[in-house]
Amino acid sequence: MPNDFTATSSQQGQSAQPAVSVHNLTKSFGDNVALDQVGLSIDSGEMVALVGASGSGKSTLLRAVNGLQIADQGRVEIFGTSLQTDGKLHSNVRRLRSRIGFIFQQFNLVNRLSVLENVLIGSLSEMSALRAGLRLFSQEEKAQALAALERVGILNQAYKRAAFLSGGQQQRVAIARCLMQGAQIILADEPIASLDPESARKVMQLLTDLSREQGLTVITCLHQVQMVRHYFSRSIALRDGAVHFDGLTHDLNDERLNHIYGAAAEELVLSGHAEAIA
Ligand SMILES: Nc1ncnc2c1ncn2[C@@H]1O[C@H](COP(=O)(O)OP(=O)(O)OP(=O)(O)O)[C@@H](O)[C@H]1O
Repeated sequence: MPNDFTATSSQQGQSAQPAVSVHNLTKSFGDNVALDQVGLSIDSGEMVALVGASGSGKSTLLRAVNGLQIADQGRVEIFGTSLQTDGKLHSNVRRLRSRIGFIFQQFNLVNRLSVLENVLIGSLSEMSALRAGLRLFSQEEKAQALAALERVGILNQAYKRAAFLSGGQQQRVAIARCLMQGAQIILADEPIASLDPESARKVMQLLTDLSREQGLTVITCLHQVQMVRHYFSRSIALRDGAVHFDGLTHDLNDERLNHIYGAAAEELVLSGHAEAIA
């Protein structure tokens, strides 16, 4: 299993292909165009913020990248292999998905299970249905899950029920589950929206460290512009489903933000956990 949590990207066998490339991706819900000919390429090990006003298509794009959302047209490739093309998932979608972890705003843990069991679930795609049903995990798998918990800094919580952890701790369990899965790409949809400023900072710092140490590719939807400016050198902004900006976050100045967010821009720049990173 590839779960040495200190491995470099080359040790993980990542290819020279972009981690994620999206070509001409279009998705409508009825008359509502959620994605409008989106194109982008994200290299292995890059950490990219996906920004834009509510309804601009960020979640739809993230979900399309791992095939949870099937687009109408266009193509998504993971490390150079097609995951979906023109409204059809490729037959290798499960294999490609195993390389992609997904983190949600509300953590998506199983509250009645222990923290350790929640992390072990990350290895389920490699287990038989019977073993999954009986929750029979090997000693090696348990050791890997404990190592993942140690890496995210909550080893001492391993045997608590997930429901008893704070929001920041729960989000770190979700990240540990991605590590257990052997994910090389993490898609994070508003991962800090439910957290207090200090927990938000710790989660963002953890994702940054993992990206640097292990060559993890991290694509994160965020509304907190201060956080975007602090943690991400590259930002991609969507407006009405189309890529409106793709470049250095440094160049995402207030004028551009005004254009991307409209009336909400000033509020976004001034708020959003600024106190935690000042
Ligand atoms: N399952 C769906 N059925 C119908 N419309 C949808 C569905 N999913 C998304 N949409 C619409 O597609 C557009 C893009 O939605 P999406 O959730 O991707 O935006 P977003 O940028 O992630 O917004 P937010 O920041 O509020 O999460 C919106 O107009 C939304 O209403």
